[in-house]
Amino acid sequence: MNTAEVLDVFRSAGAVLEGHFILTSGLRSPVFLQKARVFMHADKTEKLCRALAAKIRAEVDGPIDYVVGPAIGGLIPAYETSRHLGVPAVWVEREQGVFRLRRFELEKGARVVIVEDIVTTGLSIRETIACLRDLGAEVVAAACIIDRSAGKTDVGVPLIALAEYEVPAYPADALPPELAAIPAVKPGSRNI
Ligand SMILES: O=P(O)(O)OC[C@H]1O[C@H](OP(=O)(O)OP(=O)(O)O)[C@H](O)[C@@H]1O
Ligand SMILES: O=C(O)c1cc(=O)[nH]c(=O)[nH]1
Ligand SMILES: [Mg+2]
Repeated sequence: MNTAEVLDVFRSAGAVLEGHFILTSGLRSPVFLQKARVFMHADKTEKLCRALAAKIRAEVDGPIDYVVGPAIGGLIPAYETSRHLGVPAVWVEREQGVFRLRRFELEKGARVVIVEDIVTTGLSIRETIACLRDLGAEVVAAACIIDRSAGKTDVGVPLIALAEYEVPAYPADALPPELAAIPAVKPGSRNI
C-alpha cells in the first residue's frame, strides 16, 4: 500500500481529525489521526496490517520471535500484524508512566519487532526500546502504520513505516494564531 491508500483508509473511517490537539510529546497540532476509528473495523485493520507485515518481512533479516505493541494505540495493530507474521504478540503498558512488560516473559536475546500505530517524535518507541533492552531482548526493528515525521525521527533501530505523512506540530509556546484561537484537547492516554 502507498501513503495515499493508507490515508484513504483513515479518511474513510473518519479518523483524520482537525482542530487543536495536544500530542503525547506535548507538541500541538491542527491534525490528529484517531487510529481507534480505523482499528474498530477489522477489515480496514487487516488490510493495513497485512501490508505492514509484508514490509517488515521484506526489510528484516533473520527470524522474528515476538511483535511488541505499546499500549494502548499499539495493541491492535501489533496483534493483527503478528497474525500475518505468524509470531506471538505481547504488549508494554504504562505503570506510573513508564512502559513495562507486565504480563509476559521474554527469553534473553529474543528478537522482537515493535509495532506502533502512529509515530510523531518517536518518543514512545524509544521508551519501548529501553524497556525491552532492560529485559535482554534484541529490538531488530520498529514499525508503524503512519510516520508523521516522514522519516525524520531517529529511534535508534530501523523504522519501517507503512506510510509517511508529514503533519505540522508546534511547541506549546510557539503556536500560530489560528491554532491558539482553538481550545486544545488531548486524545491520547499518556498521563491518564
Ligand atoms: O512518537 P510519539 O511522539 O511518541 O507519538 C506517537 C505516540 O502517541 C500515541 O500514543 P499516546 O501516548 O497518545 O496514547 P495511546 O497509545 O493510548 O493513544 C501513539 O499511539 C503513539 O504511541
Ligand atoms: O503524536 C501523537 O500523540 C499522536 C498523533 C496522532 O496523529 N495520532 C495519535 O494517536 N497520536
Ligand atoms: Mg501510543
